[in-house]
Amino acid sequence: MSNDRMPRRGVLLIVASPSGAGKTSLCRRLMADHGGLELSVSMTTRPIRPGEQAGRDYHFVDEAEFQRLIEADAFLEWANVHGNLYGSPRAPVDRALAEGRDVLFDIDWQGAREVARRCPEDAVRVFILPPSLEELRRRLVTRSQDAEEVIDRRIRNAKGEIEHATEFDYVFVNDDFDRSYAELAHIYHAERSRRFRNVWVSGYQQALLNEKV
Ligand SMILES: Nc1nc2c(ncn2[C@@H]2O[C@H](COP(=O)(O)OP(=O)(O)O)[C@@H](O)[C@H]2O)c(=O)[nH]1
Ligand SMILES: Nc1ncnc2c1ncn2[C@@H]1O[C@H](COP(=O)(O)OP(=O)(O)O)[C@@H](O)[C@H]1O
Repeated sequence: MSNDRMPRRGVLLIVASPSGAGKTSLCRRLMADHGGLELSVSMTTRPIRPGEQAGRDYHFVDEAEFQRLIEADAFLEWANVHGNLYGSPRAPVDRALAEGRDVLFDIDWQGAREVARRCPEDAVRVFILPPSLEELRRRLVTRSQDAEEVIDRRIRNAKGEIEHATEFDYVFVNDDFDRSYAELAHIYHAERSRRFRNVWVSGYQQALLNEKV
C-alpha cells in the first residue's frame, strides 16, 4: 500500500520575514523541490517589479478592484503592508484543503496571524530572521529592484516585523542559504508527517490489526 494516495489533511505553510531576509528565494526552492506544494498567489496593489510575472508572482490589481474583492469576501486574509494592499485569495486555499493538498504562503505577520486564527489546525508559521539589519540592507540593494526610498522604508519597517517573530511556530536565521533551505524543508516534512494530518493512519492501523498471521 502506498501512503501517498491516502486521505490526508493539507498543511498551510506560512513563511514570513522582513523584506530582504530571503523568504521568496527559500520559498521558490521549496516549490521547485516539492511538486505537490501549491503557492498561494496573492493579489496586490503595488507596482510590478522587473523580472516579475503577473499571475505567477502576484495578481496585480488596482485599489478599486482590491476593494471590490474585500467586499465580495474573496480574501482569506488581507493587509496593508508598506503602504500597499496585499491579500490571499480564499478560493484556491479552500479547494486545496478540501483535496488534502498543501499551500505555501509568502505573507506578512498580520496575514500569518489571521490565517492561523481562521485555520488553527492547518496553519504552520515560519519566521525568517536576517543575520543583521546591515546585511538586510545589503541584500535589498543587491537585489536592486526597489528605489532607494523604498529600501529605506523597508529597513525602517523591519524592526516592526521582527517584533512579531515570537508569535511564530518556527524561527531561524537565514545566514547560509543552503542550511536555511534544509531547515525549512525539514519543518515542512515533519509537519506533513504529523499523525493528525495523516487521516489514513487509523484505517491502516486497523487493517494491520485485522491481518491474520
Ligand atoms: N498579509 C499579506 N501579506 C502579503 C501578501 N502577499 C505578500 N505579502 C507580504 O507583503 C510584504 C511585501 O511583499 P513584496 O512587495 O513582494 O516585497 P518583499 O518583501 O521584497 O517580498 C512581504 O512581507 C510579503 O510577505 C498577502 O497576500 N497578505
Ligand atoms: N542566505 C543568503 N545569503 C545571501 N543572500 C541571500 C540569502 N538569501 C537570499 N539572498 C538574496 O537576498 C535578496 C533578497 O532575497 P528575497 O528572497 O528576495 O527576500 P524577501 O522575499 O524576504 O524580500 C535576493 O537578492 C536573494 O538572492
